[in-house]
Amino acid sequence: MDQPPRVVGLGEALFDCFPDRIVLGGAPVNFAVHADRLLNPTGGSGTILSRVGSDALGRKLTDELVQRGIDTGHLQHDPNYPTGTVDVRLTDEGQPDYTITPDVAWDHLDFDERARGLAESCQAVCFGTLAQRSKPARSSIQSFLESAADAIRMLDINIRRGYDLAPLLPRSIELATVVKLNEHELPLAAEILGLTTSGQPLAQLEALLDEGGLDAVALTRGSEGTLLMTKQGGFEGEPGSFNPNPDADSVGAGDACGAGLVAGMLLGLDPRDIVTLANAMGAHVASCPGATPPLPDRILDLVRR
Ligand SMILES: Nc1ncnc2c1ncn2[C@@H]1O[C@H](COP(=O)(O)OP(=O)(O)OP(=O)(O)O)[C@@H](O)[C@H]1O
Ligand SMILES: O=C(O)C(=O)C[C@H](O)[C@H](O)CO
Repeated sequence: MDQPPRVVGLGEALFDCFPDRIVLGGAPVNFAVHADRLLNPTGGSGTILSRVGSDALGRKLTDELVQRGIDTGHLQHDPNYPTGTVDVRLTDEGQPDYTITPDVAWDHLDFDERARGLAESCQAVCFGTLAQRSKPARSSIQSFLESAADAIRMLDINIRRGYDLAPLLPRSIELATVVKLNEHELPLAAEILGLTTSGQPLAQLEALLDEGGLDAVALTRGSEGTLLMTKQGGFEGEPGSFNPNPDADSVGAGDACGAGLVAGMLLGLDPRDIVTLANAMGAHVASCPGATPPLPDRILDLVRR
């Protein structure tokens, strides 16, 4: 690595609103915070390119990023639209169900000169499909990815309700070098993309890797851990240790896992160690309340070696 890596979470910055509390969120924010923590020991950093309103929640969101040591220089302020919010309900199985407020500040993300500079200088970016639901942000996100030609570009599909994935997915995959998805998203993606497979998950992953022209595809499987499919074959690492706090929720486990994948790739870990790091990150966040709990030394030791 020639220079300390700079990693970008691109898309929605918002607050997760639980019945009794509001928590910093948005998959790209969670990703950037965790990537920052993992890369700090090697001089690297995570930042967020998003847009908040000129309102109290926007100021709170900025303050919370500052408290976590995240560069807010690429957080845009919209004069007309409010800061994003999401109502989070936990199902009886403890799985989060998200209701996402429409037409908020991050739907109006602008690809300005500052954003172009970030795209041209970053080493990795993580983006999803939700933030591409409206035309202004979709156009900005796609322009960013076109300008980040040399970066690892991880698409974390993160299907949510309220927008149509089908028209977004093919272009998002073309712009990605790595795709991360879960077991529910894989068959849907295979169908939308018309992948030629037998319908078995492994065959679907291989077809996505080949037909998508990707460097890697990561399948997240909750307590079963992550499977990383590359041109060299499939890799599983050590399982993450899962000792849940009584107030734990799995919000952000996938985002933390994605940060582990990208940090591991940038640090040049071998594929099994990349998956071990990703599993440790996902399991840690799934065992804590909130999406960006501090990381324990046993995880930081995986990147300090
Ligand atoms: N209960 C658990 N026990 C052990 N590891 C877990 C557990 N839950 C999550 N993990 C780890 O975290 C990773 C990501 O979790 P999960 O599969 O729930 O994410 P996801 O569906 O991608 O989430 P999101 O919708 O937030 O992106 C898993 O692949 C696994 O490594
Ligand atoms: O950003 C998303 O995909 C969301 O659904 C926001 C969530 O509330 C959560 O913070 C992401 O894991």
